[in-house]
Amino acid sequence: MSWKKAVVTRFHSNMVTAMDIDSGERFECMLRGKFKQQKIRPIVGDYIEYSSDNDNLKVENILPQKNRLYRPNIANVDQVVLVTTLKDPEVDLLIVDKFLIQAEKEKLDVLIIVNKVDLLNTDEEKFKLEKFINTYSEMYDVITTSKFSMENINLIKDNLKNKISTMAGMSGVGKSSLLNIINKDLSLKTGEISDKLKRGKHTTTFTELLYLDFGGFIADTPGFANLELLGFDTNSLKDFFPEFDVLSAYCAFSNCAHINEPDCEIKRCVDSGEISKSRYNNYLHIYSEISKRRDKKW
Ligand SMILES: Nc1nc2c(ncn2[C@@H]2O[C@H](COP(=O)(O)OP(=O)(O)OP(=O)(O)O)[C@@H](O)[C@H]2O)c(=O)[nH]1
Ligand SMILES: [Zn+2]
Repeated sequence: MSWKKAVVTRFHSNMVTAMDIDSGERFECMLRGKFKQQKIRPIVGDYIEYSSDNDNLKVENILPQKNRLYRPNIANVDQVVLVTTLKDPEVDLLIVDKFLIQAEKEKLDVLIIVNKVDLLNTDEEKFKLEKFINTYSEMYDVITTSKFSMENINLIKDNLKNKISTMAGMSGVGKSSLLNIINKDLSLKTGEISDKLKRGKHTTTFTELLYLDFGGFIADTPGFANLELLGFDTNSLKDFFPEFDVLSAYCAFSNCAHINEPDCEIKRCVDSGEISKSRYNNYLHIYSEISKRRDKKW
């Protein structure tokens, strides 16, 4: 009897809820005793192989993970979706950059969604948006949207399609609203999702992968402290600013930290406007935060 492949969408003590990769069928599946003996547990996002003997479904094998996050506890993440806003709330770009360096460290693809663009109406606000897009679209996909104009919703769906995504963003930026818009056609699951979202607001119980009706999964635990902020040191911090990468080859010193060293290409590019001043200032800020730590780790 051949095994079939599924993705784990929810975890219980001795069984998992999973979705068959080919048929899209959802089911509960028992863990074989060997996993308990070996102290191995599949987590959400794990790809498994299962056998079906009549109605008796059993997890037979857990396939190797592409990657693993701990907050939320999820495997095989294809991308993180960072939702941010420039007004109500005006999210500090330092927070955006801290998030991005974590994603870089985990080597995760990032999609940045700038939400609530309906609120940006003055020239100054429009300029701010333009500057944000110019800065970040050099390195990441940036999509603007609003629950009122519904702009780019299909583009967002395209970007989520057939991937395992996890969402992050400060409180109030509209993550839940966006998820509800994206899942609106899922009449069967809307209630389920909003329950989950309500629950997610108050507790950090367990992660569940929500199935998107156009294909793909998204973790149901929006929140900002989604990724670990550990393991950074002053030496490696610069590696997580992708815009420094190629240019730093032109610094006089091969181990240039781009701070006080003479003949630094990065500083030259900041002065000429080729590298964003705000990104560079945030680099300095984070660098000094790490330096002040006794253990020099973040
Ligand atoms: N003007 C405007 N308001 C929006 C938009 N999207 C969401 N909001 C409002 O912003 C507020 C916060 O939205 P939520 O979806 O709860 O935000 P959240 O990111 O899930 O917040 P947390 O659950 O606290 O993490 C609500 O009052 C929404 O109605 C938008 O595109 N434009
Ligand atoms: Zn340099």
